[in-house]
Amino acid sequence: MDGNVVPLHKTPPAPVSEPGPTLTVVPEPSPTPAVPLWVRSGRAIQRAVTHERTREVGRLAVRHSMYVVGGTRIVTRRAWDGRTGARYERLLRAAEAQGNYEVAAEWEERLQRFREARHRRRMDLLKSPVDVAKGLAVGTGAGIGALVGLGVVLAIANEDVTDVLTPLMAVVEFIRLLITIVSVVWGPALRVGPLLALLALWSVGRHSQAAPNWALPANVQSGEGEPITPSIVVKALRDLGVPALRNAIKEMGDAGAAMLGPIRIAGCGVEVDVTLPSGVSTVEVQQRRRKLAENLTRHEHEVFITIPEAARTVRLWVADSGALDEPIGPSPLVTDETMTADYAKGRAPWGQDLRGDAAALSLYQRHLLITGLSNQGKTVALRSLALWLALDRSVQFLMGDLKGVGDWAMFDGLASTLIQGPTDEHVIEVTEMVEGAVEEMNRRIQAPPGTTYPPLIVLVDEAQVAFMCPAKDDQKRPYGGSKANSRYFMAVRKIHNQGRAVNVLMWQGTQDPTNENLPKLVREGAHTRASLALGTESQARMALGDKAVDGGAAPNLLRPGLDRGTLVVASDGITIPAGQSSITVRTHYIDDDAAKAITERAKALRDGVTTLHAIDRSEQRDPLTDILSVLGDAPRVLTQTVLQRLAALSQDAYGSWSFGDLKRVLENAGADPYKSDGRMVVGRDRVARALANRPDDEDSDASISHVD
Ligand SMILES: Nc1ncnc2c1ncn2[C@@H]1O[C@H](COP(=O)(O)OP(=O)(O)OP(=O)(O)O)[C@@H](O)[C@H]1O
Repeated sequence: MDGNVVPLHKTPPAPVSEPGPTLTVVPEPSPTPAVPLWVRSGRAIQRAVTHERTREVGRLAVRHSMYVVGGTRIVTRRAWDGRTGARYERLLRAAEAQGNYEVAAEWEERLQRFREARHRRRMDLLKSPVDVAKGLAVGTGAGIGALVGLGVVLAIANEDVTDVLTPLMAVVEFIRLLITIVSVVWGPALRVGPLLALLALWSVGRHSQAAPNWALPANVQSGEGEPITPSIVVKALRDLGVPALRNAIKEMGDAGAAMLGPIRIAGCGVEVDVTLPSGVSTVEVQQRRRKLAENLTRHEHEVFITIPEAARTVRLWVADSGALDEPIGPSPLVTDETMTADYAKGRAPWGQDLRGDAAALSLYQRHLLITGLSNQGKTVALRSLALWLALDRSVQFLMGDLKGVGDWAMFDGLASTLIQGPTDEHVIEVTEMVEGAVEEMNRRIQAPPGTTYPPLIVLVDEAQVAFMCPAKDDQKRPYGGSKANSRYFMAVRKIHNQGRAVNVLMWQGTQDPTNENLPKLVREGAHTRASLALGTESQARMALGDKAVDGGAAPNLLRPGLDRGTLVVASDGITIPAGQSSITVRTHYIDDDAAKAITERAKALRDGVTTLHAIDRSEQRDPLTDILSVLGDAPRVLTQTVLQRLAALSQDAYGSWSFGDLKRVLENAGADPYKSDGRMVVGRDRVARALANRPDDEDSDASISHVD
């Protein structure tokens, strides 16, 4: 049968055995081995010992015991100093460590005098017991005699012989009473005395905080905002990590403060000069600004280290805690509406230096460069100088703003040229503007000696855009870059080289300097260099120059964002304390509205300026001369042909001319076109005659120029 059965289904798959629930044998958790008692006790002890409260109690105990130890040390030292020449010797060593041999000689002399006086006192002491015994015998005898004398007088008066001894006995009674009192008080005094002495020592130690720093109360430990005292400065210097300085201060002991000049209030902080011991260089201190600031419980930006004139001396300026984060007041340009400016003799009120004194900058015959990271206040700082100078009506401005978001828009109607925008086309126009200034400069240089010229400020903000521009002109000369044929670069260089004396001045604002976007020669051509916060020291060197940075200028240590408007300035146009190479200025903030108000005042001082928003590229042409030249030798030429030849001569000037334009020029000159053989022609003789008869001053009036 099986053979006849045909299955209707494909061979069914072998039945898959249903997976049953898997059983895993979980081994009995092995009983955790019992932690031995000693480990548990150890942990409990560790917990108890490291508990905050235990530590606090420990700190308290150590602190107060150390106050007693420290107090004992201080009192002993004072007593020792008072009785020996130790003080003089210490000061002598301090002066020697400082290399101040004149002062050292003076201390040596005093020490000598002290020793002589002490010797005299000791010699006197050798002779004194005999004198004292003699004095005592004489004094006792005389005293008894006097008392007996008094008794005799008393006995006579009372007619009683026993009164002779009464005064003597009274004195004896008194002495006995004193002895009784002392014997009663002595016992308790012996017990309380040491306690009082301990208390006195503790109080001396506490007053001087003579305990390890970790044991001191938290507020004393952090010392946040602590006033700057000589001992704090000396301690900060000692712990600076300069071995020679540390050893010298140790050698000086308490006399370390001799290194310091007086601590003077200076603006929102204090200033102190430190004469370093020999073997320690000023650079070593300068390089450790952060550590010094932390030792003085300040932030790094709150301590400035500069090098004054005196040799081996650093000047520390330490801000009051947090004072630098307070804004400074508004600019006098905003508050004083009557203010005017004087380019040659005046100074632009820019802000305040760290001492809180007004910082004003002379702009006279100085090229200017302001750099900084983006959004730190570069444009505002540059603009406030331009705003002040605009209040001198003789000053002319050519302005290029290669960001073009309206930061300089208020100068429309005040600047002769104002180009605003970031594209290559704007760079091309700005370059041509600067080249125009070069031509003006050359014209001025060639003028007869003694000619005076109004100041011409050529201002380019975001100048890095120009240096980085890839565009080339039709002769393949690049606008950007710093090659010998780079147009913007070369124009700026020419003004840097020769513009100062004829009052053609280059002012540039640039961002985040690199060698590419701010070439070396351009950086170094500026007389006044200022920098806002920057990223690195090498950028600070680019911005301000090696000399300023080596002298302590550190815009790279300003805090981006927090120190907006704070500039480090290197210039001879601003008062810089003697010996310093730069000054830090916190500038006033003049916002757009205030800037508009100031430019309105500046415009009111002028007769009205028409601002060009693009560069006039057309050459100045004289149409009549051009017409004569295109006529050539022919006695007459068709007007149609004349128009074609003029357009070929200058597409810019004549490309759009119609017959009407040609006719008007010829009629005005008295050389009207006429018909010849039925067609309009221009006669050569007529044009030549009109030109010959033209008065000289008409030459320029007849010229044409195109303003886009
Ligand atoms: N003197 C100042 N005091 C306080 N804040 C300021 C000061 N100057 C500028 N600022 C602040 O910094 C911002 C940026 O200023 P500004 O436009 O001048 O920066 P910038 O450096 O030119 O920036 P960018 O290079 O990106 O154009 C301002 O909007 C303002 O808030």
